Amino acid sequence: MAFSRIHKLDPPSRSTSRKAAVMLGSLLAPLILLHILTDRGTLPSPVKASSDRAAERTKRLLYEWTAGSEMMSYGADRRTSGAPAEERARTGPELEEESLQLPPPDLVAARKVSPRFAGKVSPLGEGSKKLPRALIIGVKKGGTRALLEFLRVHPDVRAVGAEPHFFDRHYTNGLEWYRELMPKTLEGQITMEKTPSYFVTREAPARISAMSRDTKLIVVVRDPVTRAISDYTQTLSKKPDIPSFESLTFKNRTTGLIDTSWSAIQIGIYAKHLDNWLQYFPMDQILFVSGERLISDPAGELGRVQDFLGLKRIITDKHFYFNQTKGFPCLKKAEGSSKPHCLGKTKGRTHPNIDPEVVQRLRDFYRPFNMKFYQMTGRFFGWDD
Ligand SMILES: Nc1ncnc2c1ncn2[C@@H]1O[C@H](COP(=O)(O)OS(=O)(=O)O)[C@@H](OP(=O)(O)O)[C@H]1O
Repeated sequence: MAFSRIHKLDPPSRSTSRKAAVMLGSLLAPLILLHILTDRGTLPSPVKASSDRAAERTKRLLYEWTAGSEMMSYGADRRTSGAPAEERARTGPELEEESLQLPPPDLVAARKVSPRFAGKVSPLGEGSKKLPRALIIGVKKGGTRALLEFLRVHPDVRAVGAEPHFFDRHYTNGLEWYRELMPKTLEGQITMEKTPSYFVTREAPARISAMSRDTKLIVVVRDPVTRAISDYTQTLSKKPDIPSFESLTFKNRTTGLIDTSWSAIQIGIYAKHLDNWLQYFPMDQILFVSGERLISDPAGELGRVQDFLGLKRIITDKHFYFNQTKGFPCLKKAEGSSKPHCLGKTKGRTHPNIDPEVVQRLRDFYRPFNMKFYQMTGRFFGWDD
């Protein structure tokens, strides 16, 4: 080995080695101390035992995280393991966004979290973890992942990559647990997360308001009929044996009675869900992003979102290109990378062909709810043309 040969030929004197060791030690000591103080959080503290427990719980939950949105019935979780096949198909899978890379729990515990998961990490781990000031609360299959990925390009946005599901599934873990999941932010940076099931969780508005009444809320909405088909397509990809979309849509196909208890249908009654949020938040604290325009004009929608969040308009047309193979806009450079980035294969799935009569029946069903929604939001989304 070249290195050992040099040693043999020209061994350093003992005093030279000692001097070098002392110099190296004095250089490394402050860095190690800084690392301990800023990154590991091992300062003696009376709350250490409980924060250790919280870290343990975080570790465990990261394993359990589905990183996706569950098909939750409004106000009631209808998932039952012993439910018949059709019922399980209706309530949908526990897991989603399976392509999202979660770091192994030991890395999370050591805070060596990949930049993709934790957002922009400064080399010295400066900043502190804060509760989110803005949330993408829905809707499932609306384009929430695309919006978050695009927003993360902004230097003043730091976001959790996975879906924390705090305000629906893990609320009893407490706000400290939630805060611990957040990436560190510097002064002026906004902490964000996205969990699309919040929009249809009855308790979420009160819980979020209890965290902070000033929380900014973003909802990506999409034509409820296409959204329902997208939702069904996702379930089908995991459970190919489920009944057809057409049969799940109706309580009674002959009478044409729609099954509004099927979460794929129910999530799309946006006006009804929004009503619940308006009991706790004023309209000007909620931004509605068009899922359709997020695809046809991502920079335009991102402009509105940046304004809403009080951010400088940094994300512009220059950040996107249309990927013909994917059929969607992609980022020229992903956050923390110099490479182009499209969303994974679970985004932009091919939908099955649905009987046009059933589609029309659903259009008729949603029309009055859509009209109400346009009226409430003051924005015409054009789903009923
Ligand atoms: N840029 C880009 N690339 C890929 N996909 C895009 C993009 N913008 C929006 N979309 C649409 O996002 C749909 C998935 O929505 P969500 O990310 O909200 O889904 S989830 O609820 O988190 O599972 C997904 O739905 P499907 O097409 O049905 O798969 C896409 O249509």
